[in-house]
Amino acid sequence: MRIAILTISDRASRGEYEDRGGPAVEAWLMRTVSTHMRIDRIIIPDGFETTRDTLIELSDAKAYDMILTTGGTGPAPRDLTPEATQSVLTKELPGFGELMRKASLDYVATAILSRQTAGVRGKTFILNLPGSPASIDVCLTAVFAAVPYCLDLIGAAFVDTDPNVLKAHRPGR
Ligand SMILES: Nc1ncnc2c1ncn2[C@@H]1O[C@H](COP(=O)(O)OP(=O)(O)OP(=O)(O)O)[C@@H](O)[C@H]1O
Ligand SMILES: Nc1nc2c(c(=O)[nH]1)N[C@H]1C(S)=C(S)[C@@H](COP(=O)(O)O)O[C@H]1N2
Repeated sequence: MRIAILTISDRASRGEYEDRGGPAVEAWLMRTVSTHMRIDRIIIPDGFETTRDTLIELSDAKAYDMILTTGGTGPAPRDLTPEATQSVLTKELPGFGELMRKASLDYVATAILSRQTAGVRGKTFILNLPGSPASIDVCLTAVFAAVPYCLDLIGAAFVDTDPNVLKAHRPGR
C-alpha cells in the first residue's frame, strides 16, 4: 500500500510556517491502518496547474494507491485544489466531501467554506482534506471506514484498519 500525502499551501511550501497538515495525516494513518504502508510526503504551492500535474504524476507514473491532499479547498482566489482534483478524476465520489463537511460542522461553522472532494483516477483514490491541521482527524475519522472497500473496487492495494480504532466496512463480510 503506497500512500502520497500532498500538502498544498503557498506558505508551507515557502517555509513561512512548518507544515502541520501533512504530519497530522501521517499520524492519523499510523494510528488507524493495520496493514503495511509506505508513506511519502510532498509539499507544493497552491495553483491549478501545479496541483493537476502533481496529481497526474503521482497517480499515473508513480502509481500510488491513495493520495491524500491537505489545503487549498476554500474560497480564496489561490484555493484551487478541488478544481485541479476534479480535472484529473475519472470518477468523482461526491459523498466524501458531503460527509466531511457534515462532520466538520459539529466543530466549526466555517466547515461549509471547504469545497473538498474525492474520487478515482485509474487505480488511485484521491481525497481532499482542508488545510487546517485540526480538520484532519475529524475528516478522516468521518469517512475512512469506506476507503478500504473503495480501494478493493478500483483494484488498488488491500488495506485494513485496526478495529479498535476504526472498523472498516466491507459489505458482505
Ligand atoms: N499545511 C499547514 N500547516 C500548518 N498550518 C496550516 C497549514 N495549512 C493551513 N494552516 C493553518 O490554517 C489556517 C487557514 O488556512 P488557509 O486556508 O489560510 O491556508 P491554505 O490556503 O490551506 O494555505 P496557504 O494560505 O498557506 O496557501 C492558516 O492560517 C494556518 O494557520
Ligand atoms: N473539520 C474542519 N473543517 C474545516 C475547518 C476546520 O478548522 N475544521 N476549517 C474550515 C475553513 S476556515 C476553511 S477556509 C475551509 C478551507 O480550508 P483550506 O483552504 O485550508 O483547505 O475548510 C474548512 N473546513
